[in-house]
Amino acid sequence: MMDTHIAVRGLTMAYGSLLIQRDLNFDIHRGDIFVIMGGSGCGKSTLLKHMLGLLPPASGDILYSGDSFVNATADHREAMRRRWGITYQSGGLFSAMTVGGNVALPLQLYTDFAADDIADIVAYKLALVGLAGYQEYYPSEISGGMRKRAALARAIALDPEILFFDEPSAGLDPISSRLLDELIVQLQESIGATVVMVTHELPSIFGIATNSVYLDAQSKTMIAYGDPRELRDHSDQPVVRQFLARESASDSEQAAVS
Ligand SMILES: Nc1ncnc2c1ncn2[C@@H]1O[C@H](COP(=O)(O)OP(=O)(O)OP(=O)(O)O)[C@@H](O)[C@H]1O
Repeated sequence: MMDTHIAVRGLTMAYGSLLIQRDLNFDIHRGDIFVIMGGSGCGKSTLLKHMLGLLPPASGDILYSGDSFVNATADHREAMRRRWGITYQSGGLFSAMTVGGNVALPLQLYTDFAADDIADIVAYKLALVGLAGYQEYYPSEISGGMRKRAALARAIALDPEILFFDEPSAGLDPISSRLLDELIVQLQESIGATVVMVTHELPSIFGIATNSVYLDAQSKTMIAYGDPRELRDHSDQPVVRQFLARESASDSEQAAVS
């Protein structure tokens, strides 16, 4: 049950001499929907980029299923990356390609499946995200929420073990963002992936997160780790309770719309 999937160990992150966060230590368990929280500019996206191997740590390591990412060979890193699905804040779809073309891309690049099989997988993945039949549409022809779901279909094309999201609901209205949250939970359950996301959206944090870490900009390290509901009620850090207590407003908004 508490099988560690991702272990962050003594991670210190800096841009040159500018320290962002130091000595981060936490585990993400298999099947978690794990949220990276914290105030603006504390280093949430920077942490995600370190987890994705896009930035080298100043010190420390990130282990995937017990294997060091930092010390891995280039080939081993590539093999680890293949098990990840990533969706970026902007969606990151290629605008000159159809939705179907976008979802097919990782399958064409990384598998030797025949074109017919790829078409079947694309149709299936689009159906999973509620976009059955949208293969021939271009990203500009569908709504923002649909683009996010198409990006998600692309991210799950290769049946990833880990799904990474940077602010998945950024720019969406509350209803679309709730639908996206529900979809993330459904996908997590159906493909059994571990989900790691950066978000400051309290409805998402309380609605779907199973565990979280709070990065503090002031002290430049993590000051809370655990179930966000527990942290809201019991964190010994006032700043964490305050951050999470914004929930009361969101709760009454949610109550009002449901
Ligand atoms: N490439 C870079 N070079 C130098 N400093 C950077 C770079 N990218 C980000 N920073 C700085 O690092 C700090 C952390 O940035 P980051 O984007 O990780 O924060 P964040 O918590 O994701 O912020 P937000 O919630 O506002 O998106 C910020 O002070 C930012 O200005």
